[in-house]
Amino acid sequence: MKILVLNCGSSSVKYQLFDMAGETVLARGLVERIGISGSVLTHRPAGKDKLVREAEIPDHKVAIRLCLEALTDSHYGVIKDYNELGAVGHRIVHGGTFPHSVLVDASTKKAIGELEALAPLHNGPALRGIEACEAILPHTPQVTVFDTAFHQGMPDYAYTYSLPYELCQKYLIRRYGAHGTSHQYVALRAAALVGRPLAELKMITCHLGNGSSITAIKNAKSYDTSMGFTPLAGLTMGTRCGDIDPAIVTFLMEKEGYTPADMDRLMNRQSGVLGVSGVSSDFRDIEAAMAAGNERARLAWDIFVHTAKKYIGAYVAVLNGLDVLVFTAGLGENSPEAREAICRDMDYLGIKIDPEENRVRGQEKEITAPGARVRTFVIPTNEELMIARETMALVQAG
Ligand SMILES: Nc1ncnc2c1ncn2[C@@H]1O[C@H](COP(=O)(O)OP(=O)(O)O)[C@@H](O)[C@H]1O
Ligand SMILES: CC(=O)OP(=O)(O)O
Ligand SMILES: [Mg+2]
Repeated sequence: MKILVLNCGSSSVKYQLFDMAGETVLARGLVERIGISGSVLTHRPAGKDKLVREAEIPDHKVAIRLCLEALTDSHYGVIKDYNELGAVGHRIVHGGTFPHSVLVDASTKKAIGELEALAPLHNGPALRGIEACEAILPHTPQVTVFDTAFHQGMPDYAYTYSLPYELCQKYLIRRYGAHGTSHQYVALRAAALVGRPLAELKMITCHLGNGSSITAIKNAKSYDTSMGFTPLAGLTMGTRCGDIDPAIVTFLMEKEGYTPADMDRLMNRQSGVLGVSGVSSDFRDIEAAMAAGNERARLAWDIFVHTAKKYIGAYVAVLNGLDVLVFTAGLGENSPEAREAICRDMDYLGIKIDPEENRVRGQEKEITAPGARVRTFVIPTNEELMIARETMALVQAG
């Protein structure tokens, strides 16, 4: 069966087309830097040259259309007809209390739509992806796989906010987390590389991309994670503020006359490294600006690194130790500078990386310094493979 997976990230759309017999990849592609200058589609059909279409890609709707067109492109396409697809799997960032993946029907779409307010950069684009596939493939099953599902097993003291209990019950306010499929994938890969069952390892997985989150894993389950009720919480991100004193929200609304929608936009789209640096939401631009001496780009970088260190330290404390540290996603996989800065001066915790091994970009590699107690890895995430497996299982179960 051929399964197409669509992964709508906040700054990107990624897709992979799998032949599930042998889990071979027929084509993979990426639209990146959506909405900022220099956006581009890269389509890589297995065994052929890559196709790159340089275009300003304003939004996820256009990005999804380009991805679907690339699959049937007369020169670089890998299928003649969309009917060759046996199923489509979608990554959904906010699944509320959905504990596992489901087949798409009207009620799933309604639930994802209702959660759009809690993941404004993600659930809307993912719904556009589902609708685009429904339009071209009305009879093909579609499956949604939720970022939140892996975190559903967190202990109550990790997911409960100290607000009035009844109010949290009424509105289902709790920590949901995100990037769960990615955290689980890299954790399983790391356990395989270490040669021990995941259940025996204390692990911290750092998913650092345009959206970033850090997860503590114990007994093969998410024990705590930095994203919260929404993917706005935790680390400083491309355009998201991450953790701030909640009093700042009401303070600014009062001082500036902001509406809830204004505040939501400010914190989700105008903050983070973009807001601090005034340069860009993309860490490649931040690194270049820093190298050119831009002080606000340096400040944005330092805030990001400092916050990441604080989460790692906190999670070592609640795990009572650490066996494995993993870096993944756009920045975590591709920036030796970010990994070096985050791991610097963490030898007290047993974390030390080897500068030579750490040169790696986009490849699976252990980067532990000789003698360090904690084993540190770079592991490219593969949310799409996890989603394809889930999609296949659900479609076969009927
Ligand atoms: N080579 C690189 N060097 C530094 N940072 C990078 C590099 N490639 C990607 N990034 C960072 O990773 C981000 C994309 O991360 P990714 O996880 O793919 O995106 P998304 O959060 O949209 O899923 C970019 O916005 C950029 O900040
Ligand atoms: C949840 C989230 O921020 O996802 P992404 O990093 O793919 O935008
Ligand atoms: Mg992503």
